[in-house]
Amino acid sequence: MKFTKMHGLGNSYIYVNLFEEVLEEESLRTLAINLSNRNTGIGSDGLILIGPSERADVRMRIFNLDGSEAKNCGNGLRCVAKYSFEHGLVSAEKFCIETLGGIVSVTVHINETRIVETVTVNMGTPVLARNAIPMLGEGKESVVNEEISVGGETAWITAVSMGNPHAVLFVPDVEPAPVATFGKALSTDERFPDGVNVEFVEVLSSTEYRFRVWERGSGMTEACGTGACAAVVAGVLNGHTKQGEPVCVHLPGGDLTITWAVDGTVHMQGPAAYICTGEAHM
Ligand SMILES: N[C@@H](CCC[C@H](N)C(=O)O)C(=O)O
Repeated sequence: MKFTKMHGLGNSYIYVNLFEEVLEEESLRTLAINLSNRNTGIGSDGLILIGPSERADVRMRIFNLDGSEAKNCGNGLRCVAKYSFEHGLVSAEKFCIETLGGIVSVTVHINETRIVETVTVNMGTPVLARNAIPMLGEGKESVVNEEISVGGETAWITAVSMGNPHAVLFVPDVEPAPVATFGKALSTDERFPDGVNVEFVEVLSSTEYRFRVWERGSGMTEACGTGACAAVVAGVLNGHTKQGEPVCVHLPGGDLTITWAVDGTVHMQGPAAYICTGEAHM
């Protein structure tokens, strides 16, 4: 099976082009686990499939490192956009990608040799209703700065779905934040029936955040595009940023620019890069 390994700010996935390769549906979860293994596989945060779509120009499916399938992946969308444009799967600089969470519109920004340097994704409208996150509980309809205790520790979370679920915690300093302990525990807490991605966010100013993440199904990663979008939506909901104001989010792997536009849609701009191509025997 031919593969391409790509990353968006260090969030790396194995990409398989289903316009050329045929994979069995039943094998996909195991394939994601095996390919992602850093000792016996290629090593990645998961597997992303790029294939034909009946509703958009291409279709993306994403499987986390543990084999679970997610409905959306921001860093993956930028890589799929770069791959699709540079491999001639699409010819326009603006096109649509189908995900399990819906159809998104992407714009590639190219240089004079038609290489994609950055990608802007219109991530659509965030979902804030508690039952749509989904999150259990009797509190208000949307979850904004709500107290939650896990393993004897208390935090205040804002819940946002970008097609996939996120719990955002604002902290005074992101460096010592308990990503691998509290973040990990919250990601599988029973109040989130589908699990949740957990983002720790430090507000440096209304237009600049620092960010660390524990991803559902993949653990601590260098970046999470949907998580950065959720962080800015949560920032607006908590009064840290004005809606319409672009925010530079510093992730461990680099920076993304995120805007929750006044029309309600969230826009993400950032890079995408190749690591290598090869043939997997798994
Ligand atoms: N890294 C991704 C998100 C991948 C899926 C996530 N772990 C989930 O299970 O929802 C991103 O860049 O958005």
